[in-house]
Amino acid sequence: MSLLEIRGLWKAYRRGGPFRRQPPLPVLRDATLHIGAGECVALLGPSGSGKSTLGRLLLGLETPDAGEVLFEGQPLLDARGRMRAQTRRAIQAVFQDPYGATSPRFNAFEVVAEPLRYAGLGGAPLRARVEELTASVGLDPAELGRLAHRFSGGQLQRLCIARALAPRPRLVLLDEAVSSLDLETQAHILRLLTELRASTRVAFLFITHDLRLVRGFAQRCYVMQDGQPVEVAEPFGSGPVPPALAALRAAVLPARPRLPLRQTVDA
Ligand SMILES: Nc1ncnc2c1ncn2[C@@H]1O[C@H](COP(=O)(O)OP(=O)(O)OP(=O)(O)O)[C@@H](O)[C@H]1O
Repeated sequence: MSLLEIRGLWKAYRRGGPFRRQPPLPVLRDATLHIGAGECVALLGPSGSGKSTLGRLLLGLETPDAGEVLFEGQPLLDARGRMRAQTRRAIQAVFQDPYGATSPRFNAFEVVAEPLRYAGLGGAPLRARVEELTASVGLDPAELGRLAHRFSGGQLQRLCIARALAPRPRLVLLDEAVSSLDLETQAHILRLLTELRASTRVAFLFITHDLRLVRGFAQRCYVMQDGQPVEVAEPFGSGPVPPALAALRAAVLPARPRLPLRQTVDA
């Protein structure tokens, strides 16, 4: 049994303004995908291809028009469209903008403690768990008193990862979670996530438009093509790939430009 299984999901959005009389915009068309326990699966696709829509459906933030999402073999939402508390804890998310995802009034301790307080933890056990989580993402627990928004983007994203791991989830959705960070910080965070996956057996769904980030990080890869995640066995191989992946490949800048920079500028 897969940890998460998506079967035949359809989702369309009503258009606004002068286009509201037109039929709804189909974003997901019969989308199917599965993630095993402890697996790291990438979902690639260009902007607007429906990656985040799929992510919101997995988090129960939206409901599909048709199809089903199963988590540990059970429907994600009950008949009234609500998620069980246990499932809510088991699926966490980290988004692109750590500043938008945290309150400017919170210090680092409060950011990480938030989900633990909801779960009823307090006092010394709460502090001990927050310190343990903070250390696990490579930050010094002595810094927990600092205001969250005084941290750098990379440090704050580490705190968001610690917060996501706090309820001991089985699956973490990483929606462009490293896309806004500089290259070195991206590499550090991807290494950290790989270590955390090995130590906690958590699964990741890694949503990104950046093909380079997937190599060496994800074990399996899907690419959004015409509203469907299409599994690609060898995204970096020389065999045929879906057009959406070919376009993402073509958009990756070469590591070594053919012309020296000066010559390019002069031209
Ligand atoms: N709530 C909404 N109402 C109307 N249209 C929406 C809504 N959410 C998303 N869309 C549209 O659905 C399409 C897919 O959006 P989505 O955010 O899922 O794409 P994406 O692949 O995650 O893109 P990006 O990488 O730019 O975030 C887009 O055309 C978007 O404008």
